[in-house]
Amino acid sequence: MSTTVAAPPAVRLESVTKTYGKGANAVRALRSVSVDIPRGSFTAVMGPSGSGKSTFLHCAAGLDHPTSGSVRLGDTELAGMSETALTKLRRTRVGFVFQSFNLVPALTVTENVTLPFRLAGQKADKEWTAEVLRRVGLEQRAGHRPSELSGGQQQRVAVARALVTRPEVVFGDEPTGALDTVTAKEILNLLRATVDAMGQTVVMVTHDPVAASYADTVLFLADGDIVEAMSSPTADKVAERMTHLGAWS
Ligand SMILES: Nc1ncnc2c1ncn2[C@@H]1O[C@H](COP(=O)(O)OP(=O)(O)OP(=O)(O)O)[C@@H](O)[C@H]1O
Repeated sequence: MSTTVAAPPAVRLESVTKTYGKGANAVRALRSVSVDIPRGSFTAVMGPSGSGKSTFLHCAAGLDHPTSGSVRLGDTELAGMSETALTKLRRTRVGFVFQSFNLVPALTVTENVTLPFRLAGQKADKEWTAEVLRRVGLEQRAGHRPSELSGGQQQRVAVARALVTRPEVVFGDEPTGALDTVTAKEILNLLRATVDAMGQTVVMVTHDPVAASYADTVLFLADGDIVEAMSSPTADKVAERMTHLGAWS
């Protein structure tokens, strides 16, 4: 008789707390957060200002150490890892897309996209790089510099750079925060397509209920706790939940 062992979730947080500062000045940014992020899913993280969204993302992505609890990327426990090991893990196993694109102005699109390989001292796979550029719709722009591209195109470069290492999870910190509505939708459709067509796992912090509606699940944070996981979100349902959390009062 064979037994199948279920694959672990892409990310698992168990009883994660994060406290900034000490004594009377201590701020409990995460209180006791436990959640599984399934592989091949698109998760949005929402909540009022100061509810712990960035802290959650940073702990889940290995950018910051939790005060207590366990964070696993696949089978790998991040808590207690050395800074060097975390840096390597961030370069090879996760991808990031930030609000501010974070491209290197002097480098071409291709050079920006393949930067993670160069930083790791590895050769980029040319065919895969071309394929990723094609998927984000930039195959005609490979030799251009960021200043020659629109904001939406620059964010596509950032998405391509996040995907090129075939990461287990792509983390987005307000990836559409600097874009107009139409361009934001293009980027959200692109992220959605990476989940649907490539089986990518995406976790994105956003303030925008429309952006959150592209996700499979929206996690709502309030005062450092996950207070709801909403599946099949719509912009209206998300906005209503945010209003109940006092986000826009
Ligand atoms: N480095 C820090 N030192 C002290 N307190 C911090 C630090 N970073 C965050 N905090 C506090 O932790 C809490 C959660 O912050 P966090 O940035 O995670 O919230 P957020 O939901 O992302 O907020 P926003 O939507 O405003 O970006 C807040 O009370 C914040 O002031």
